[in-house]
Amino acid sequence: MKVAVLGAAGGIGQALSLLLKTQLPAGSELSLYDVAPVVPGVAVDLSHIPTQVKVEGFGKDDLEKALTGADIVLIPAGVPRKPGMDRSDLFNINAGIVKTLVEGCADFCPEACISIITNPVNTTVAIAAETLKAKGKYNPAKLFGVTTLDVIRAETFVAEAKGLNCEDIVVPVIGGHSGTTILPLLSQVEGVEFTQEEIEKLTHRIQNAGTEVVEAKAGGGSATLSMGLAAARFCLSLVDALNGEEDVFEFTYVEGDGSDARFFAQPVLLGKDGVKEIFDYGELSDYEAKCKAEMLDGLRGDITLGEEFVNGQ
Ligand SMILES: NC(=O)c1ccc[n+]([C@@H]2O[C@H](COP(=O)([O-])OP(=O)(O)OC[C@H]3O[C@@H](n4cnc5c(N)ncnc54)[C@H](O)[C@@H]3O)[C@@H](O)[C@H]2O)c1
Ligand SMILES: O=C(O)C[C@H](O)C(=O)O
Repeated sequence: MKVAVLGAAGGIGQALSLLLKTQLPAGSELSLYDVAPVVPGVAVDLSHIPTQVKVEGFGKDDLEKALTGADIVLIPAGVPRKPGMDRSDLFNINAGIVKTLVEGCADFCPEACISIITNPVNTTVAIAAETLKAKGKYNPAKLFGVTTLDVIRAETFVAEAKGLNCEDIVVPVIGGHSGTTILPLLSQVEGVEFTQEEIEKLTHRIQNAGTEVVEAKAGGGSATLSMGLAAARFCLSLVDALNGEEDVFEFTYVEGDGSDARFFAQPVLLGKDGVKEIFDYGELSDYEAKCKAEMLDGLRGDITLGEEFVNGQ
């Protein structure tokens, strides 16, 4: 299994690469690409960790070498938020970065599963899809927006609020990855009862958790460590599924039947070829149904922005 991390020298890239160096199966290859000149150093640093995962670093002009033979590509390349910004404020810089890197994927590893971390995810996944389509290489079963951070936050916050072990909590999180488009389904958490006040407070905290980190870092970026963990968890699930393991589920932002929006985070069964099956997210409470109805136009607009970035208006 070859895993390529594009943006590997950044905050997420380094945390993610460390986790993958220690957790990928023996015999895997980890390919680190970044435009920052420190990337070969990050690769040398990681290569001193005693695991049977081979690490190589590639600079700006070596995207082809970084991607050739990749089975999984993880893309956290791009700028993070500062206090006062929305994720959509990153569009102007990050849209072009994602388009260029995904063009590289189409050219050098067209069969790879591509997982987009770069914000605004609601839009960058649409950019990736349209970029691949323009190259005749789009396979919806192999393109993912990584929303795992919303899931791990929801599990953490619910466990904290209820004094439970976070390892016992499963919280479905559907929709997109920004503000109110992040929709935790607290009505579906098994064995836990919430008051309406608790539901509204927890929902707001989960939706606002990225901003909580951005403000706490006070201009020093956004979530990198928790995101590194979330992306590693998603990548390791993909590795298991590609290797033939059964029953590998993740909530992730994929192109489904379009009943809510063209891309929507929902429960996905992963398999040898990427998405094996997309499941219905089940019945919503009245409050969740109202939240979903109120956010759908915004999510669809974010997606259209990405489509138009590639195809013109
Ligand atoms: N999906 C999520 O849940 C989630 C969570 C946290 C952050 N993010 C997003 O991830 C992105 C990265 O965040 P970060 O904190 O790691 O930022 P960072 O600034 O620490 O790192 C970004 C890295 O990308 C590199 N880069 C820039 N342009 C590139 C290009 N064309 N090719 C290759 N590499 C390039 C930079 O050199 C840098 O090393 C941001 O857009 C952020 O908003 C997403
Ligand atoms: O909030 C951000 O800008 C980064 C990321 O999307 C997050 O949820 O932490």
